[in-house]
Amino acid sequence: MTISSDRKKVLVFRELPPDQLARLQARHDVTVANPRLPEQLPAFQAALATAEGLIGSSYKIDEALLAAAPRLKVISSVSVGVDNYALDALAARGIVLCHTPGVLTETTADTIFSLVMATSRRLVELAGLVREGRWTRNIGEELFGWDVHGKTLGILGFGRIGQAVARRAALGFGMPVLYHSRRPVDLARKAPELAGKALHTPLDELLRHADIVAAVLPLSNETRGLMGGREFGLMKPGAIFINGGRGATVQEAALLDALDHGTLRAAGLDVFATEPLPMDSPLRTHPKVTALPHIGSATVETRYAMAVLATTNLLQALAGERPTAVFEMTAG
Ligand SMILES: NC(=O)c1ccc[n+]([C@@H]2O[C@H](COP(=O)([O-])OP(=O)(O)OC[C@H]3O[C@@H](n4cnc5c(N)ncnc54)[C@H](O)[C@@H]3O)[C@@H](O)[C@H]2O)c1
Ligand SMILES: O=C(O)[C@H](O)CO
Repeated sequence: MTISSDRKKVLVFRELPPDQLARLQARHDVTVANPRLPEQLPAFQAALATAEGLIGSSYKIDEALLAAAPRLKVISSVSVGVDNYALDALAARGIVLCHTPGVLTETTADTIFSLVMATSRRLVELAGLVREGRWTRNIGEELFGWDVHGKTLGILGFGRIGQAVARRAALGFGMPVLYHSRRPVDLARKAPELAGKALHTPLDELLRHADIVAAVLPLSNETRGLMGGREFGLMKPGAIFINGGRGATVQEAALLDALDHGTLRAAGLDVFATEPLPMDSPLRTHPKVTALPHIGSATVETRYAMAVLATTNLLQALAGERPTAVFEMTAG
């Protein structure tokens, strides 16, 4: 990467905390334009023509958009997931892609475990009973929940977040953990606290044995639609499905079918194939679904930490240094 140290054109395509924006403005010529707002789209498109650095998230940066940015050297995503970026086109042009791994791991694992608790213990449904003035006598068996402690948790995607979910489950709730990932993790060396408590398991076997299945997979050509009718059909009768990775790793029609006509007890979803979730999606109001508006990392502390890391990554790349968190195109 050869980028000299003079002022560069930077395009910020999502709001940054004021102090992080000021860090960028002190070193570079910054345009802030949110392409999701129709009134700011022309400014975004105009700035693309000269931008050397982009920073933002939750917007598709496809090949056509990259073609309109001929001077682009680096994209700094305020996210760990990189499915919004045309990776092949970036690699072909030698454009550096940075992201925010690690700083959101524990918060996202908290969110995923919240969905495990909420679905098993029917928290949202039963809180609604109180809020709506329908708690008029002790609840009966038809509204009882399902224990979480001691249940077997199957985790799809056993990277940073998957392992953080496993720690909560195995160490906090006494849950045996099965995990599915591309390859087994050397737990004795990388996560000794989980050694003997989390077992690498082929996908079908995991689905047959887990009481609760939690997906934390990145979206790629390999994982798109990974959970379909066959996979939901393999799940244990009465099992729960959680998705905290990416929506499109699940075939939503198959999930609905498993909830309506299969034996799935409930689903807890933070991510959807289309976001925001369309008003006509049956998942929005389904009685067995706890749906969240993609809040895995959405705490004050963590969103700030993500913005700081993304800003640092961009400043480093524009100064010709190796950024703290580069997404390795060949990594898996
Ligand atoms: N809900 C949210 O707000 C939120 C927040 C952060 C991250 N995420 C999502 O979670 C994903 C994981 O984040 P991470 O930091 O744990 O990433 P990571 O790279 O540390 O872990 C990814 C894991 O998925 C596995 N994997 C990849 N492809 C696979 C395949 N085809 N089959 C089986 N396993 C496969 C990898 O082996 C690895 O274990 C992100 O890519 C992002 O999409 C969502
Ligand atoms: O990938 C991520 O970082 C989260 O989904 C937030 O966008």
